[in-house]
Amino acid sequence: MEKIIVRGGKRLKGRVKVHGAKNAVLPIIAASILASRGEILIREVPLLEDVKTISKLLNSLGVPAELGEETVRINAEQVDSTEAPYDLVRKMRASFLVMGPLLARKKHARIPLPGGCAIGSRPIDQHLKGFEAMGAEFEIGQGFIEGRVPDRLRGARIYLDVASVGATENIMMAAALAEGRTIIENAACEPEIVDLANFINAMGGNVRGAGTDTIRIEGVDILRGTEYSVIPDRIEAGTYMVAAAITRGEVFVEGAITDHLNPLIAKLREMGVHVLEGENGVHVRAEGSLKPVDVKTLPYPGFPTDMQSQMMALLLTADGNSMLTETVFENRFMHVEEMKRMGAKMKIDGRSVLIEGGHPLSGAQVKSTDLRAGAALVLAGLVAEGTTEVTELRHIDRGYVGLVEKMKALGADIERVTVEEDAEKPSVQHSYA
Ligand SMILES: CC(=O)N[C@H]1[C@@H](OP(=O)(O)OP(=O)(O)OC[C@H]2O[C@@H](n3ccc(=O)[nH]c3=O)[C@H](O)[C@@H]2O)O[C@H](CO)[C@@H](O)[C@@H]1O
Ligand SMILES: C=C(OP(=O)(O)O)C(=O)O
Repeated sequence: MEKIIVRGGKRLKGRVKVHGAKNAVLPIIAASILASRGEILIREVPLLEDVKTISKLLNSLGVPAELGEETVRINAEQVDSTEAPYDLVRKMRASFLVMGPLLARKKHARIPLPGGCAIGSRPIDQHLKGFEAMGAEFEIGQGFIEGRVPDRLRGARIYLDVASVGATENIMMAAALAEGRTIIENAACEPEIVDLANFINAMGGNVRGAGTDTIRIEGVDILRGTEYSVIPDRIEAGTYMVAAAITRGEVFVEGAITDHLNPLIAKLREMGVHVLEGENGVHVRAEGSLKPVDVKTLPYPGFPTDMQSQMMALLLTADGNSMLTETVFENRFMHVEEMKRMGAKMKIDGRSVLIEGGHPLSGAQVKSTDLRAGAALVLAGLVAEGTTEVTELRHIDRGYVGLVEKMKALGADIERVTVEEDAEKPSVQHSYA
């Protein structure tokens, strides 16, 4: 079993560089299936477990996707299979993003139903509604969803009932090769949607309006290989910004695009954290007591749900009570019980948590319940008295490259160890680049 061991009490100081965005690179790799001519080279690729999974998924479709040092090289001139293996899809919900590209390119896809996960039921009805409006037909059985396009996908006007990131991406990818114009209304506006649109356009597509709630896509007959660099990960950046604030430290987060981080920056400033927006990153400094604030997660440009648990850890160190409300996912408070094991005083009331700040945290054995929860427990461990041991690291590995190494370089007392289930002493194992 692997664990992250953190001994709290160090003030983080220094500079940390952000990797490419997980939530941008996953749809971009899926969209590569659309390019029937030439090769694709994607740069600034974070070598995360999720990236390995989606690359394997492409390989299983007969599309070579070769990982290099922060790159992926993909050749989708041939797509041999339209069936996604269960073993890969169950690891990662973003696997469902191959549905749109396969329907557009091959008029058929058979994908295991992604199912629920630790943060909620996560339905796919909005994806399907969009594909159906474009002429696809679906059958569900034996845990699979099978889509067929009798002729060619046709452009359509699609209003999303919820501004779903995945549905917007999936429909955008399908529409890129459809006949005619597709208009997505109430589209998600996340920076990762803009990055995907830019990538589709770099392949020769015609997507306009990404980043607003109305996206127009003129379908084209063919998309071609290209070179493309992925945007920096705003959630990884935010996690290190919180690491600086929670330890009352001083950190320059290199590569962070501050425009993508406005809601977090606003909340940190409201708490009394000094945030200085620079050209190539953001400088964060905190000292002494911080004010409590209320936070509500919302689709972009609101406060990101993927920063909710990290913010919760920070609010535990504020001087007074804060209210944190989760509106994006129905069940994203699994980390609350783990944090309580560390002495956190919190009370869940429906979709909100009342956080009593200012009580000292103490080290404990805790487990990651999803990837951001895992990061949040590490953050809590940085300020807890004594030693915190975080397990279930597979979650953290889905979304953070070198979390331990980066924190250590900033001065944290942290290590990743492998322990035999019944061994008395852990042996230190250096992980991940
Ligand atoms: C790989 C990736 O990019 N993951 C991100 C993406 O997930 P993902 O794309 O799965 O998230 P969505 O934006 O689709 O989900 C938002 C809400 O919409 C609901 N919904 C979604 C689709 C649908 O067909 N029907 C429906 O009701 C979901 O249950 C959820 O309550 O956006 C989330 C919200 O910012 C982030 O937390 C995830 O990190
Ligand atoms: C919830 C997340 O990712 P996913 O949608 O891939 O589960 C996340 O990145 O925090």
